[in-house]
Amino acid sequence: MSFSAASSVPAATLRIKVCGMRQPENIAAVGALEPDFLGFIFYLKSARCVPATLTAAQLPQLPAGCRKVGVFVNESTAVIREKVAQLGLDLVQLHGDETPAQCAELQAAGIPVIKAFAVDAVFDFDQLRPYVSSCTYFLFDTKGEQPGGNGTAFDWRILQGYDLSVPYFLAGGLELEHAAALQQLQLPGLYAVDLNSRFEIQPGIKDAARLAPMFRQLRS
Ligand SMILES: O=C(O)c1ccccc1NCC(=O)[C@H](O)[C@H](O)COP(=O)(O)O
Repeated sequence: MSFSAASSVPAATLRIKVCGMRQPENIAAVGALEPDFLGFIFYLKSARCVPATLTAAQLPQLPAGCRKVGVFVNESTAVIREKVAQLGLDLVQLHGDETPAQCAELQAAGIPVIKAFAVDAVFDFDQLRPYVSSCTYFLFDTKGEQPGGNGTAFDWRILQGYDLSVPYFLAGGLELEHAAALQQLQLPGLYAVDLNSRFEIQPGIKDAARLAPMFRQLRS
């Protein structure tokens, strides 16, 4: 699929998140590229799920400014808070049917929330309105069989009509061949891009050599 650019936020400000990290040496290799966010998945059905034994002490030193995001699917606030404390997570990303009330509860506890939404051709942005006051960011991912990590892109043109105040991450099957289009992309509210399965050696292990040219191009 190819995409063309539209209007507004300068692409040079695009932040980069790499999601689905689970192994300390690999985290260090990707960290060396200075991502803005690294994602850690706490969803048992994902092949990228963080091992239960991983502790904060095992995590390598990350560059200043790189924030750790915990990814959850329909998890209780208590469990999310426990994982945030255990691994020193900076934000959480919610990929299930979490309510605005749960997002507000987490934000009130000092945990910034990225609420993810699965987008298809008939996605209705009005459903986001109740979340506006309780989320720091939104994340738009491709609707698929899994709650995330489906590896397919959606038609970004649907975002041209986005008119809410919450900045968002663009996700879903992003890969090196999208770099030029992403770098030019100007969409209202676009804050960051999210890279995952298209940059993997195996689920949960990223290919830093393939991520490097993506970072270079996005930041050029
Ligand atoms: O990646 C997963 O396995 C996953 C499973 C369940 C919930 C969320 C998950 N990933 C969250 C992400 O932020 C991914 O980067 C996003 O879904 C895009 O993934 P991909 O389509 O593979 O680029």
